[in-house]
Parts: sequence; structure tokens; C-alpha cells
Amino acid sequence: MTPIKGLYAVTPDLEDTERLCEIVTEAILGGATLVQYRNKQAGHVLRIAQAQALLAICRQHGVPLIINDHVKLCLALDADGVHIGGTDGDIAATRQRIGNKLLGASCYNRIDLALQAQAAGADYVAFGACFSSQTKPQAPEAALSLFNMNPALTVPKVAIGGITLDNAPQAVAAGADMLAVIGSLWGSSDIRHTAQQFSRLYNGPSSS
Ligand SMILES: Cc1ncc(COP(=O)(O)OP(=O)(O)O)c(N)n1
Ligand SMILES: Cc1ncsc1CCOP(=O)(O)O
Ligand SMILES: [Mg+2]
Repeated sequence: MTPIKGLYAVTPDLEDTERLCEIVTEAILGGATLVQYRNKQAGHVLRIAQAQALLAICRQHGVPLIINDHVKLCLALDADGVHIGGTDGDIAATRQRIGNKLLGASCYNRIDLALQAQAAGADYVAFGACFSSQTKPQAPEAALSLFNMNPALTVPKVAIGGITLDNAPQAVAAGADMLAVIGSLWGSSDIRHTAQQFSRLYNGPSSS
């Protein structure tokens, strides 16, 4: 079973598939334990090509690939799971469609949505934006207290939104099991090293 812990590398809106593969490889080599293919700009053809290319890389490194928004694409490629938000579909129906693949659900700043998502079969819930996000400035603000608010919420909890190496320790201390990162990971001049630094918040220093 996949451990839901550590750095969750969520891809940027990049058109260059070769470069996308290079940077995702760097993040994995730095210790990312989960990758999400998220490209809000890509059309159908590019989306399929990029997801397929990333799936090959993720398989090579034994890291699961989650597809954002597109359940059909996940099933067509036999990727490892999907992440859905409030407008992307019903969680229980998605669980039915994907069987035992991984299912993540956005819960914004709402503990009630998280409990419902858990009951409907989500494998993890995501709260965010935990900090101000340049990638998604309109995302609602989510307090870090959400991560430790209700003991009935037992599925892993993912923090997303404006996470940097400076503020990540706060999210981890608050109880986030994973850090989902876009801007501060891919915008870094040394992606592998940055991924290592995020990963060390969970593992401590390692030789990688
Ligand atoms: C891990 C993770 N958490 C939250 C989101 C956001 O999902 P959603 O609200 O559906 O917004 P978009 O990403 O589709 O713009 C996510 N993708 N991943
Ligand atoms: C998809 C998403 N949902 C809430 S914030 C966000 C964007 C996260 O990107 P960044 O790490 O650059 O803030
Ligand atoms: Mg979505």
C-alpha cells in the first residue's frame, strides 16, 4: 500500500513535455513520494501525451501518479489515482469508477467536507490554501488548525497553497501528512535539492 506521507509534487502548467519529464524526475530523485499531473492549460491531446510520459517516469521510479480532475484519463492510462475538487465530480461515484486506485479530495477550509470525503471513500483530504498562493491566488484561506481539529478525521491530510521551505515546518507541525507544492518547487534553481529539503521535514537527513 502507498504511504501518503512526504512531498507531493504537483506539476506546473508547462507545455514542453520533455522539460516536464526532466523536472519531475528531479523532484522524484529528491524524494517526492507522490506526483500529481495537473495542467490547467493543456488541451486534450497534450494532456494525454504528458500524462502518459509522466506515468512512464513514475513507474520507473516506483512513485504513484495521480491525475488531477480527469477521471477518464486516469482510467484510460491506468494511472494510480485521481484528485478531485468540489466541482470535479462526486466523491462516492468517483470511488465506484476507480475501484481501489488512490482518491484525493479538496476540502478547502472545511472540516465538514473532509469528514464527508472520508466517508465517501477518499484516501486523503487536502486543505488549502494554507498560505498565500501565487499559482491559485483565488483559493480560499485555510487555517493550519484544520489539520488537528477533529480526531474522527483519520485519513491522511495534505496541505496545499503557498507552501515554501520557510513555512512548511509550520504545516508539518500542525499535522499535515503531505506537502503539495507547485511554485516553490518548480521555481527553484535546484529542484532536486529543494525536494530533498521538503522531504527531510518528514524523514530527517538521508544520503540521497
Ligand atoms: C493535493 C491537491 N489539493 C488540492 C488541489 C486543488 O483541487 P481543486 O480544488 O479541484 O482545484 P484545481 O487543482 O483543479 O485547480 C489539488 N489539485 N491537489
Ligand atoms: C491547486 C491549488 N489549490 C489550492 S492552492 C493551489 C495551488 C498550489 O500551488 P502553490 O504551491 O504554487 O501555491
Ligand atoms: Mg480540480
